[in-house]
Amino acid sequence: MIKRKRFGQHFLNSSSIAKSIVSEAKITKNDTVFELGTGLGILTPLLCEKANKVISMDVDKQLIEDAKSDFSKIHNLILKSGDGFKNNAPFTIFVSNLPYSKSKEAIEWLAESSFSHGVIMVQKEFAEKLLAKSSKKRKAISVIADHAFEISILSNVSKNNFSPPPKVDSVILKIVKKNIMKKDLIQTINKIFSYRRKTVKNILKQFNKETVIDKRVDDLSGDEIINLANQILEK
Ligand SMILES: C[S@@+](CC[C@H](N)C(=O)[O-])C[C@H]1O[C@@H](n2cnc3c(N)ncnc32)[C@H](O)[C@@H]1O
Repeated sequence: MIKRKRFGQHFLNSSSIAKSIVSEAKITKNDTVFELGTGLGILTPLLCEKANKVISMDVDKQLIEDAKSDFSKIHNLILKSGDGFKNNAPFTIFVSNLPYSKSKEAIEWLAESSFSHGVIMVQKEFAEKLLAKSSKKRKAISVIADHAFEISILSNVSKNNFSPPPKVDSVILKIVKKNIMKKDLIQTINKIFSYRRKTVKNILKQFNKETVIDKRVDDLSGDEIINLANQILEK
């Protein structure tokens, strides 16, 4: 039970939803798919049917042992136990029913990674945060996600499609890579949001830089925040 909570283990139990996730991922025989969170493997064999190669990782060793025995006849599947955010094998498509507590980490890791597109399942509230347009609701992760990806909502998924059911409903998103971001840019955007009540002038002062711009972070567009972060990072 502790493992379930810590690792966000709510397993999808709907094969029709699994099929639609795989179909929306538009996988071809030229693709290497990275699946973060093998779980009980509801998506894994479907991904293998479409892809050239699938790398599927789960932090829970036992789940990987079980998958190795269940899928021993699948030859284009590499199963690895460990932290998926430490994967450095290249991939073209990312597919994951994300462990909810790791959603922000996942988006930041994906923003740094090079790949074509992905399909991810996240908590509804997190999806709203990613897609937030109003400056009040916008967070650092909204700006990071908007800079790194084109994001679209594919469908809503009720919590009853998982075992055990989580407390909240989920959303399936398609993410198409726009920009690869450097770690220091991501860190600086997070830092800017920790000063969101300050003016740009005062934020830049913290980094020994100057400007005449008197706006607050909430009054800046996403692009202006990226420019501000780049200005802070300029040597
Ligand atoms: C929401 S479940 C989804 C499992 C499966 N793909 C499904 O759709 O039913 C998330 C899975 O991610 C795994 N997980 C959690 N943190 C992880 C990490 N850092 N790296 C790899 N897998 C992780 C959990 O053990 C769990 O199996």
